[in-house]
Amino acid sequence: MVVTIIWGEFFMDNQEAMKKLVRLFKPHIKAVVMLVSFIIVSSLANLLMPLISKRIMDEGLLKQNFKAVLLYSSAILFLFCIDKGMNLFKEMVRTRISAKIKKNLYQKAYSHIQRIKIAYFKNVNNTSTLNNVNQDIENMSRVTDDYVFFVVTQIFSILGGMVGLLLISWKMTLIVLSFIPLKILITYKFSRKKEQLMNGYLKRSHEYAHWFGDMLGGIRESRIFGCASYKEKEFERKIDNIVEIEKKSSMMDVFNTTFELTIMQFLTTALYIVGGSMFFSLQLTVGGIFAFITYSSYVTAPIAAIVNLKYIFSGILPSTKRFYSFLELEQESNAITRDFLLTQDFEPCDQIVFENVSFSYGTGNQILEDVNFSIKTGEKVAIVGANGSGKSTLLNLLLRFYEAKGGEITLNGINIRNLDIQDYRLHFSVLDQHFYLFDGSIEENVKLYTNLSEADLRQSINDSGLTKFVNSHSLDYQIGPNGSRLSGGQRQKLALARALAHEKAIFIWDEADTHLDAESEASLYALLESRLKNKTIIMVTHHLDLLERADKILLLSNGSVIQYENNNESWKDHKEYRQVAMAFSK
Ligand SMILES: Nc1ncnc2c1ncn2[C@@H]1O[C@H](COP(=O)(O)OP(=O)(O)OP(=O)(O)O)[C@@H](O)[C@H]1O
Repeated sequence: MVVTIIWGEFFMDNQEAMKKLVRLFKPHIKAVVMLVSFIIVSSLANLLMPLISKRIMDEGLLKQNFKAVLLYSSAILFLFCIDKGMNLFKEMVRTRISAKIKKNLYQKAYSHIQRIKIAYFKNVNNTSTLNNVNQDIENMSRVTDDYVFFVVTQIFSILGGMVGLLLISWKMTLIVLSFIPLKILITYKFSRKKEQLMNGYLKRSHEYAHWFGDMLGGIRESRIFGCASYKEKEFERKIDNIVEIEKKSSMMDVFNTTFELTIMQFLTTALYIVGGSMFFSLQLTVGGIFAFITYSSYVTAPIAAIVNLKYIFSGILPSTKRFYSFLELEQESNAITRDFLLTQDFEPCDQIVFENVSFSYGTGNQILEDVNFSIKTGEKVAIVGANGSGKSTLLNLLLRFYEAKGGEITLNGINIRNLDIQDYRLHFSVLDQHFYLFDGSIEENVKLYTNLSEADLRQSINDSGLTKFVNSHSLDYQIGPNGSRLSGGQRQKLALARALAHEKAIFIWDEADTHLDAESEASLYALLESRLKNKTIIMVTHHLDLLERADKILLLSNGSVIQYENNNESWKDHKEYRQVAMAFSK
């Protein structure tokens, strides 16, 4: 099932989530079998110990037989060594399974994030994405806890313990068994409450992480506009919500354990009283009573542990549901054909065609309606329109960050939906309005993992106007997160250098010149006549200098596009253009 981008809704019931958790072990079946074998051997060694202790007491100490004491205590030492050795091997295998499952979950999340539709990132910020993924994976990997494996193998302990109990006294065995329904009843009640609390906790912690990311993003604004104290109050409210729910959850754990221990203590007391009366009526030996009590713990403790699994899983299932609902969120659609070849010669042809294209974000207002235009190979096209008229949306449709809801977009005659999305995007060189620079050096940001030659690197830096800065600093200059150690103009030049270095047939500039000084602007415009002369350029701009260099003007007005060839200046008479562009040319 593919889920559209709505965050915070889980699309799975407990049963399905449980199946997903069990499937995590599928690639590790061999290791699990090995691990269970180690636990069984260790449990067997443990099972034999009380029987041998009984002999030390009854045949050794009470009969003053030192040889028996020596023999049986050595046997116990041997069993102890086996138990601890197996335990060591078991832990080695368990921690390996646990690490592999965790890594696999992180890889799944990472690869999904790489493909998820860009709309997701408009609704959920980075901090809460990281928080949710970490929290869910940590919770889910608790299925590999020692406790869970221990419980699975406890069936053997219960069976062995039951045999031991029945051999000693069937009457007392009935008392032990009466404990089971009581424990089930109490655990089911607590589990329901725990699951509710966990759901609440995940929701509040997601809200808190989202708020925290937002607060960090606006930390300067908080100080400038003096709202730090209001933010602090919001913080306190959010953190109180989380702490409150954590407190309740911890208390729930304490209640669950206390109830279990209390029932156990009642049971032990009953066993002592009944065992004592049986001893006085010579139906049981002293060693028999102690062995019985040990065996009863072999039955009651595992049963309690198995029943407690319900309680433990009530803390894991909500995260499992959220994680897999996240993995179901819609990804960018991909390849139907891979036979795309971009026109290599620059014969003018209709390279990009928008035909009756319509679009709205989600269920919101129509942003574009029946948009029609075409762009020829090598054309320089300017997109003009008022704020919010849909210029960036148009480019986002072309770059396939969103899909048109009506009509079609073709590139060299092929509907872009039918092209492999990675291959398709490699035909564009983009300088976005809201570009991002990676935390690293200038050189790393321009090269972006390609083996660009030194000469091409220098050329792009030169063409972007960044040479002076590089000469006074270096190519290794660390620019900080998103270029925080650069000025606005230097950031834009670096983004331009990156776009030039990754030179493709089609260039997209969305307000590429907003931070440039006059000299840099002039150099950028000169590129249109030199390096970029044969390239198709689609630029969102309001600068007259750039508009006048365009072969075609696309004027966005009320969701539609009016297309002007720039061989006369009729577009300048359009009311929309005058309102928008003239203001910039003043
Ligand atoms: N992710 C989104 N979800 C919902 N609405 C959006 C989203 N992005 C943009 N919009 C809306 O779509 C409309 C077009 O936005 P767009 O960014 O394409 O305009 P623009 O012409 O590039 O504006 P500007 O000149 O201000 O950059 C606006 O009304 C905006 O509020």
